[in-house]
Amino acid sequence: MTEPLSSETFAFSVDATDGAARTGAISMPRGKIRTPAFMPVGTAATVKAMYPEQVRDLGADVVLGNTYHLMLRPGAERMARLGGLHRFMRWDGPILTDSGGFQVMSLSALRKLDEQGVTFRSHIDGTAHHMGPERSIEIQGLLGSDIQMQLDECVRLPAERAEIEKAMRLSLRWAERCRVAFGEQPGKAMFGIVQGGDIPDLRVESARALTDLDLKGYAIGGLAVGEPQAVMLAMIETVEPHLPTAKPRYLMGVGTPDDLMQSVSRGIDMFDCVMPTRAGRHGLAYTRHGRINLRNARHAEDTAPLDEASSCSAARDYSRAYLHHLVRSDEILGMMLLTWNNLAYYQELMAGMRAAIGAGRLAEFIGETKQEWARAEA
Ligand SMILES: CNc1nc2c(CCNC[C@]34C[C@H]5C[C@H](C[C@H](C5)C3)C4)c3nc(N)[nH]c(=O)c3cc2[nH]1
Repeated sequence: MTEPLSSETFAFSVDATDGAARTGAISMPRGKIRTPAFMPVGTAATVKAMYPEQVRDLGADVVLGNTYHLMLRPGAERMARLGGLHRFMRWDGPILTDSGGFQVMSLSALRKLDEQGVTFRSHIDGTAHHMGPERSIEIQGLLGSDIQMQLDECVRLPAERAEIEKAMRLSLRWAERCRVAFGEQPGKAMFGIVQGGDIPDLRVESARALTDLDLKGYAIGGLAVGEPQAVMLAMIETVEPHLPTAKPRYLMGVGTPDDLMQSVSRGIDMFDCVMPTRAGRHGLAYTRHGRINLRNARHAEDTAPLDEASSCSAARDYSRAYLHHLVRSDEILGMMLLTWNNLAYYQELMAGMRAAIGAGRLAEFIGETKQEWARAEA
């Protein structure tokens, strides 16, 4: 792989396809994002339990920042005075930020949502806040975000058609307001977010209306909110034909390794999920042999590492007995090693899919990967 070259503008190239799957890269001033890409989550300006150098070394090209948390602490204007999120957290690659709406609706107390935006009380100090589409884009700009998300309304499933339709249309109006607020920022991008719940005609209407706005990229939102995987995959299949092939597709909040493989097969290019980092902090390891719970007593005297063939030291150089001891003792190093292992595994999986798509053998790669998991589970 030649050193990723940066570029003055935001450019997405598809280098190979395999069915609906694509592999390529997004070129931005701060670097290249190889796709399909998994984006580690940096909640409060940190990928929890990781040094930024480690995150880079394990193959992540882009991380997620967190508008909701950072606007409350340390504050968007203060972050700008401190030189922006890249300098603050020492991450010099691209950063993608969500718009904050999803979080307000899931985290803060006393919140309401209307045409003008979301009104809520901070879960940190109870102060009242209001954020509309324009302010969300302004905050993401103050943070220094390279890929900014529109403010939207994500409805949890199951839900009535009327509620899903209302939220989808509001999100479309907010997409237009965000596009105006974002303006022209060469080298940066604002993505729209397709809504519409589990209702195909609403999904298609949302995708088409957003495509008409000619945005730099398109997220599929309103999924991974409690629906079965089959429903999530059906909605991807419904939306995909109505999104431009030359623009990146980002499936928000997804997912498990199987979710990633199934979604890449259906044309998704970018993912974010707290799963690998959160699971790592709870003693769960994702490996080529499947998922392993290191709390389980069966590991107490197992001198084998998680994966002797891994390029990651956390997977190759530490015994399961030691990891079991660290997890049982609630030792910080346990969280560090398992987070490191999990993010490395996710990046390994994405690199494997990128290569498989390039070789036209994604289906075989998925079959081999699932066979490995099954063998260990047995
Ligand atoms: C899990 N399922 C799911 N997530 C979703 C998210 C958040 C994506 N992750 C960003 C986020 C969210 C939290 C946790 C970390 C850091 C920061 C705060 C940004 C990732 C979503 N975000 C928006 N704007 N809209 C959605 O429809 C949506 C649907 C989701 N379905």
